[in-house]
Formats: sequence, C-alpha cells, structure tokens
Amino acid sequence: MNIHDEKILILDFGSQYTQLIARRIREARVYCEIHPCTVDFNKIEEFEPKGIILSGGPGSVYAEDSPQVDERIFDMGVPVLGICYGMQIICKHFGGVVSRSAEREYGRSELHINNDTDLFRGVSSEDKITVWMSHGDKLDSMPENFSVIGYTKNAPIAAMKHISRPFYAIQFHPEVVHTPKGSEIFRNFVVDICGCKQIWTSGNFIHTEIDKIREIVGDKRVLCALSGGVDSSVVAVLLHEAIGSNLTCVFVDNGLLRKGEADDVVKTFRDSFSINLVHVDARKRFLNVLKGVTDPEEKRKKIGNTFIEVFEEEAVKHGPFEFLAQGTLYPDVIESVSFKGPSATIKTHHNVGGLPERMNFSLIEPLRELFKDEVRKVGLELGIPEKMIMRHPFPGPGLAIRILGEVTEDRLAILRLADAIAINEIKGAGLYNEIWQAFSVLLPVQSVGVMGDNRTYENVLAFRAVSSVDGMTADWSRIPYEVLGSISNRIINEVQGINRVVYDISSKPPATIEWE
Ligand SMILES: Nc1ncnc2c1ncn2[C@@H]1O[C@H](COP(=O)(O)OP(=O)(O)OP(=O)(O)O)[C@@H](O)[C@H]1O
Ligand SMILES: O=c1[nH]c(=O)c2[nH+]cn([C@@H]3O[C@H](COP(=O)(O)O)[C@@H](O)[C@H]3O)c2[nH]1
Ligand SMILES: NC(=O)CC[C@H](N)C(=O)O
Ligand SMILES: [Mg+2]
Repeated sequence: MNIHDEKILILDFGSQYTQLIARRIREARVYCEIHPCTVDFNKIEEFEPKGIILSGGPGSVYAEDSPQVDERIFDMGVPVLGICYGMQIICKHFGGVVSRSAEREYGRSELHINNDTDLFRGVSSEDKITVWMSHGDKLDSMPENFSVIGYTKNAPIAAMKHISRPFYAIQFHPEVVHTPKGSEIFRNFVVDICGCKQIWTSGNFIHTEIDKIREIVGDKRVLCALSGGVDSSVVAVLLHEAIGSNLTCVFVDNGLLRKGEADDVVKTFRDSFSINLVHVDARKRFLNVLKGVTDPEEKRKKIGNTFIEVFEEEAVKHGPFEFLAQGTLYPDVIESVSFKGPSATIKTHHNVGGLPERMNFSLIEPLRELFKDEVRKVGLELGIPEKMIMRHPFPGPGLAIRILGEVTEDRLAILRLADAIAINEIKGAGLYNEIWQAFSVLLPVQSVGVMGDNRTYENVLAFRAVSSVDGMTADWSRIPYEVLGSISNRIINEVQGINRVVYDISSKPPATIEWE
C-alpha cells in the first residue's frame, strides 16, 4: 500500500478557502494536493488523481482574462466537483449561462437537497441542510445533460449533477464550518464517488516517511535545528526513529525563551528520546547583539544572523553533516493563485533558512505535505508528550519581539514571569487548547498606579490571545472577563515592575499577531 496512491487534486482559482478544502479531504483520511488552476496538463496527468476539485475564486467566468481550466480534465475519466467559481466553470464548459446576479448571496442559506443523490446521501435525515454561500454570479441556464440536485430561495440551481458522467457542481462552500454537513459531502465525493481508500493516517504516514528517509540518507549524517516547538520536535523524533544516532540536534538557548523552556526542551529530548542533542548556551551573545536595538526589523535581522553564525560554528564542531532537516509545512509550500501581485514585506520571519546555501547542505523536509493539525497527530503518535505537541507556536526571535523597545535582562525577567502567570491562568480555565496562541507583551510605556497607598510609576503589560487556523488571519479570543480579571490581578500582585494590564482586541488584519 502506498499512501500517495489514493489522491485528489484541488485546482485553485484563488479562493480564500482553498486550504480548507484540502483540510476537509485530509480529515476524510484521503491525501490531496492543491495546485494553481494554471498548472500544466502534463503535471495533472502525472499526478494521477482519482478525482478533481475546482475551487472557488474571485473571478467571473464571463469576464475577460478570468482564470480557466484545461478542458482536458473532463476527459480523464475521473470525477470532478466544482465549488462556487468551480461550478460556474463547469456550467460554462458544458454550455450553460452564468451572469451577474441582481442580488449577492452571502452567508447562511437553506439548501433543499435531493437525498438520493450520491453526493448528498446520508448527509441529512431531512431534505434540507444549512449551507454557506458567497457569490455574486449565478447560473442563468443549466448546461445540457445536467440535473438540479439542490436549490435555495435565491439560487434555483445551487447544486447540479451530470446525468451520466461523474461531474458535480455546487454553489455553496462545503469547506467552511458554517456548512455543518460539509465534511460528509466531501467524504461522499472522495470515498464513494472517486473510490479513494481512506489510508491517509498518521501511522501510515510515519511508516512511509521513515522508509523514505532511510533511503535518502543512508548512513550519512543529519543536522536538525531544534527549538522544542511543535514542528522541529516532530521532525527530530521522526528522523531519530529513522536514522538513530546519525541525527544530531542543535538547540540554541538564545536567552529569549520562556520560563523554564530551555531545561524542559533539553530534558525531554535527552531523557525521553535519547536523541543526540547539542545544547548551546548563547544567551550572552544574543543579548550583546541586541544591546541598544529598538527597531523591530533590526532586532529580527540581528537575531536571524546570529542564529546562522551559531549554527555554522556548531555544524563545523560536530560535523561533517550532509543534510539539514527543516520543519517546513504544507502551507509554506502551496503555490496558490494570487491575483494581487507581489506582496509587501510585513516582517522578516526568522528561521535558519540562510543555512542551506551558506553551508551547502541538502535539505530534508519530512513535514512538507502536512498541515499543522496533522503534524500534531504525527507527534502524538510518535510519543512526544502532549504538553509539547499542543504548545502554542512560538516565534524564533522569541521574547525579543514581545519586549517593545530595548531588550534587557531585567525586562526579560519581568516578561517571563508575567507570561508564565497568564498562561497558567489560561490553562487553569481549560482554554489553552482552544486558543491558537496566547502571550504577553511588555510595552515601553509606564503608567501611574497606587499600591498600598503609595504611588507607583511602572510598566504596562499587554495580554494577547487569538484564534486562527494558520496564523495568516486571526481574531482576538473572547476570553471570559473572570479569566482576564484573574490574569490581571495575579500579574499586578506577583510581578514587580508591572502595575497595569491591558487586553489586545485587534484582529489580523489589520493588526498582526505579534506586536513587532
Ligand atoms: N532556539 C532555537 N534553537 C534551534 N533552532 C531553532 C530555535 N528557534 C527556532 N529554531 C529553528 O527555526 C525553525 C522555525 O521556527 P518555528 O517557530 O517556525 O518552528 P518550531 O519552533 O519548530 O514550531 P512552532 O511553530 O510550533 O513554534 C524551527 O523549526 C527550528 O528549526
Ligand atoms: O518562526 C517564526 N519566526 C518569526 O520570526 C515569527 N514572527 C512571527 N511568527 C509567528 O507567525 C505567526 C504570525 O505572526 P504575525 O501575525 O505576527 O506575522 C504567529 O504565530 C507568530 O508567533 C514567527 N514565527
Ligand atoms: N466564492 C466564489 O467562488 C465566487 C465566484 C464568483 N466570483 C461569484 O461571485 O459568483
Ligand atoms: Mg517556534
């Protein structure tokens, strides 16, 4: 059995939700990949999909220059499902008419369905389901040889199916949570209609990946930069399973880590996994480099460069290494359709990305097909403690970008303690796993307070908690007031140097998750 034999191809027409389509299909334990709608037809054939999904998108099929599909996909003998823009493409291809609708339909809608259709079978005991719509174009006339399998008040053709060939099209978005039965619809499509076996599981992934790593690496040596975060931890343990002592991990204590973090990481990886781990104490070095630096981009660049210098030195000391392992995930790899042109640099994300070129390493990226939730499942299956796997993401530049203004030992100590208290309260309230990321930020602002009848003039701390799927967009978490209250109370009482706590209620965009 090859876990990549049973796969679905998603052609992206620029929808904001294309990644969600992929996630829903993976949840049905079927492998899928996203490719731009402009991908070469040869590549589509080589991919050998068992089914194809056409995503939504901002274009209009009747407009000039609107994105098209290579029509040969309809002759490959595999089922095709069009969603929103994808539906409109199918409509046009088979001779129907799409035009601008007088009313945009955006939001929740009741879809009346034909329960006997294979696409909707078993989805609901009634003959209607709640779906989520987002379109301004509509099907005016149906293409020949199609029949309606679902309609809403505003859209008489909200779902249709070819009468003899496996082509399906739906106007609504089954991939968003607001279509509660969406997962069942995808399951019906990929399993029943396309005939995919549900073999995409973390266990199968691990076996396949271990074989692959052994084949590629042989008896050569691999270097892995280990932060103790989710991605690099999973990479390290997976590689260790595959090649044992030919793996060396380098963990850099840059002095910008959270309370107890360095000890935790070293202990877990040395004791529980007996992984070769080099623990570099570079605290002084990073703090020296950051002396007097207040500009956010300058901080990030200095930290990034220092990381690379440290890794170069360690690689020489403990080398030679032929390979460098990295925790690249699927969202970093997807080359989606962008109608917006080149984007501006918002912030320079630190990673050890400069290393491969400087050191002439070959790269190993065992997680490049996975989403974060899949990485977490693999990590748990590999026996990494849940406490590490469920950890919120933590940026490479660490607390340095959460101390606005200059980074000093004193300010690090204040932030570390406050952050530990806040996270402790969040965990105590049972909210930690629901929240994508929660953390504290020390502001370069002092405010007046009164403590024990005395005037204080001390630091302000901002607490931030967000919900997100991939960190690209985020909303601030609606944390109960009582929990916010106890966070504030404890921090002001227990942390010397803070006399005021504020809660950040900005979403991303227009704010970003981190403050710098
Ligand atoms: N203190 C560190 N020591 C060694 N490597 C590090 C350190 N901080 C970051 N890195 C490297 O930079 C990479 C990018 O960091 P990033 O935070 O994106 O991933 P992560 O820490 O593995 O996972 P998470 O997103 O859960 O924090 C890490 O995978 C790791 O290889
Ligand atoms: O490895 C990292 N190196 C970085 O330099 C970095 N900067 C931000 N982040 C994390 O990325 C997500 C999005 O953050 P922003 O909205 O602040 O850009 C959030 O999860 C941030 O914590 C980083 N991760
Ligand atoms: N979400 C979509 O795919 C929208 C498709 C098309 N632009 C419409 O408005 O109907
Ligand atoms: Mg990290």
